[in-house]
Amino acid sequence: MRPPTKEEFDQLREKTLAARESAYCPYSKFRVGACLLTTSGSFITGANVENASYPAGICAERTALVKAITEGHKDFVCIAVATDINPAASPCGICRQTMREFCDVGMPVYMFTPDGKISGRMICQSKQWNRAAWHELERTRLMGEHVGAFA
Ligand SMILES: O=c1ccn([C@H]2C[C@H](O)[C@@H](CO)O2)c(=O)[nH]1
Ligand SMILES: [Zn+2]
Repeated sequence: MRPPTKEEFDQLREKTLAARESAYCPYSKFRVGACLLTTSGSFITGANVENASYPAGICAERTALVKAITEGHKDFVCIAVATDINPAASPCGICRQTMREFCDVGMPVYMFTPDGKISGRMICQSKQWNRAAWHELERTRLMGEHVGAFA
């Protein structure tokens, strides 16, 4: 596992924020964009796609993950999510569970505010969501550890 480079991180932020534009969210009017970075350097974006039957909708994070998995990607550096609100939203339980299926326990989950600041980071620590110890870790103040000087 490796952290994103500065260049990757800058691109991740740009693509995550831009991915919100692909959201189909006529019911909630809550746009969400996500972007996965693979270890080979591919960026895979996702957005939420809703349905009149609400549970049939899918979140941005899972859209990105499902795209990645079905395109053959297996190894991921990080995932990021952005909405139009500040502080940023954090991934729901189903998305966390899906991340846990396909991503390393320590993989960073970045949450960007609309102006591109990191609002938080979460790391999954348990295989099963119902027993998970997910920590919404340090807020902006302590974000330096993983993304270094370029956060
Ligand atoms: O982290 C999140 C939180 C919410 N949503 C979507 C689900 C639904 O379409 C809308 C409102 O919850 O936002 C995401 O895609 N990701
Ligand atoms: Zn979700």
